[in-house]
Amino acid sequence: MSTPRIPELVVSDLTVKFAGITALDAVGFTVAPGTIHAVIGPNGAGKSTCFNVLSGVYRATSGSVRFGEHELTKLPPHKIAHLGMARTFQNIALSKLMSVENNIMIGRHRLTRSGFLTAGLRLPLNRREERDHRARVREIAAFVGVSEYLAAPTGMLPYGVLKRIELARALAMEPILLMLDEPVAGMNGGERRRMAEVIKAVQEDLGISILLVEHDMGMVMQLADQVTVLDFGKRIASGPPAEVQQNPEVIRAYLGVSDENATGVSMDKERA
Ligand SMILES: Nc1ncnc2c1ncn2[C@@H]1O[C@H](COP(=O)(O)OP(=O)(O)OP(=O)(O)O)[C@@H](O)[C@H]1O
Repeated sequence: MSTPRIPELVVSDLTVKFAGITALDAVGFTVAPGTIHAVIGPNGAGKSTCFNVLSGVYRATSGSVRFGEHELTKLPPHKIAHLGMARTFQNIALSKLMSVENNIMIGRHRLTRSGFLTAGLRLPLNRREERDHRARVREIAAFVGVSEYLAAPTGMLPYGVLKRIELARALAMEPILLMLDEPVAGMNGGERRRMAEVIKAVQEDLGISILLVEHDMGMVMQLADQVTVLDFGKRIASGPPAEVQQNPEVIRAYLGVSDENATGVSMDKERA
């Protein structure tokens, strides 16, 4: 597969205020093309807010998010998706009644000429177009390891499989930047390992950029090229995972203890 041209994602001075709360305070980081960049931090640090601004769901109070030549902070979610940014959600957002194949097909919608969801007239061109899209859906299903479930109603499937179907639907948009919101939350060990393998394969085989919000530090250490750490809306550290994990301020943020008493840190802890 040829690697598409991937722009940098540059977040600068991003501030988001809700009534009385500064959820993000002048945060900046850059996702380099083809890398996995993790945003981590204790509960309430501002990770979801950041994700929601980047995907156009929340408006920034100030600051900028540039994806190549495009400024994203004024764009609605569908325009951001059209630039090749796809996201998954913390909670499963699939239709339980639809088959797995049709759930993944929804990701193709922005790429269809006829808009198959609304097309009433089934002309030969539409049928051919649909056949091509379904072939690509099957390839993507194989890539994330859900081929055997394609015809199954989605509601019956185990949680780990559902999370991979969500990833497949995001990949079906042929993104150049994939945003994953806690992709292994609530999974058991086996499911986590499987998801980590798929995420690594996305980076290696598709060459696209990945922005990851994640609590599981094992996962972040294993996958991320760069990590940005948020605490109470501020960026407190950034760098390669091994470096960030030893940063005294990061240890303090996660454990609430002085760095003399802390050696390394398990960052899946919630703020007390
Ligand atoms: N829509 C909103 N309205 C008001 N306050 C909000 C809203 N969304 C988030 N906040 C507040 O902004 C702060 C950051 O929340 P956010 O959900 O971004 O943190 P988080 O790091 O994603 O936390 P978690 O790990 O628990 O998901 C919190 O104080 C939260 O209560």
